[in-house]
Amino acid sequence: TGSTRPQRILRAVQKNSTRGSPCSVVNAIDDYCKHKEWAMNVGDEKGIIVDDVVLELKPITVLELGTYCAYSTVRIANLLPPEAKLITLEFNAESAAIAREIITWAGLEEKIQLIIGASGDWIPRLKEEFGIETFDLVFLDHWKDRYLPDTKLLEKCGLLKPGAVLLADNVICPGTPDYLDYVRNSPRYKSKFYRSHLEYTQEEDGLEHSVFLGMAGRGAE
Ligand SMILES: O=C(NC/C=C/[C@H]1O[C@@H](Sc2ccncc2)[C@H](O)[C@@H]1O)c1cc([N+](=O)[O-])cc(O)c1O
Ligand SMILES: [Mg+2]
Repeated sequence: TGSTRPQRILRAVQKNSTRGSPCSVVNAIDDYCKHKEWAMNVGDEKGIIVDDVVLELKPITVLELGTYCAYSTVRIANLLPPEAKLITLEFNAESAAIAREIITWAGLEEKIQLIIGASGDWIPRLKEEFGIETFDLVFLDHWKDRYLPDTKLLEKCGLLKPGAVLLADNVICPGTPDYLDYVRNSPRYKSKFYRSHLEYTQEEDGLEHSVFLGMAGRGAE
């Protein structure tokens, strides 16, 4: 019974990064996935776009859908203001266990709440169970066919306020056509596309940045 890819990523982090240094954790994962074994982290190229969005928005409450090995979790949490919190939802218990180790290694466990479960089950419970009012930023990077239903669920649960940003990975590859169609054509969103490449490859990909304007879709006339 060999190791899993997440286990090999954790080993690379422990071998090639410094405890308590989120930047070195991010670099260690990028190096491993660039030179040893591809993995579905948002990666260094798209990661710079994520960084810019976070630094510009200065979000206080962040939701991440799809933790995997916590690459983007660590990358985002590292840039948040001191009082900010990030909640990340992960369905797979094995990935979540590795993610927890990487979050702790990076020294970010105070900023990050990792929940094991499905976004569809947990989104309706976040207000009640975690005292969340609304999210300033949502990073979508989980199952691509869940982007649209989970966005509608966030709206329905009143978890988005006007000005909230949805940042979605992989809108080209693997692609999220129904989600793109929705955020680009709904009066509830002002959407723009950041062209980039699939992590660690030359394939076309990009991030969709969508600002929630409010349910009536009045927002900025
Ligand atoms: O499939 C991709 N991502 C799906 C990610 C899924 C992650 O989120 C949960 S699912 C879940 C479900 C519900 N709630 C929370 C988590 C899985 O256990 C996994 O850890 C993907 C694929 C490629 N690619 O090139 O093939 C590139 C990428 O950047 C990708 O993100
Ligand atoms: Mg992705």
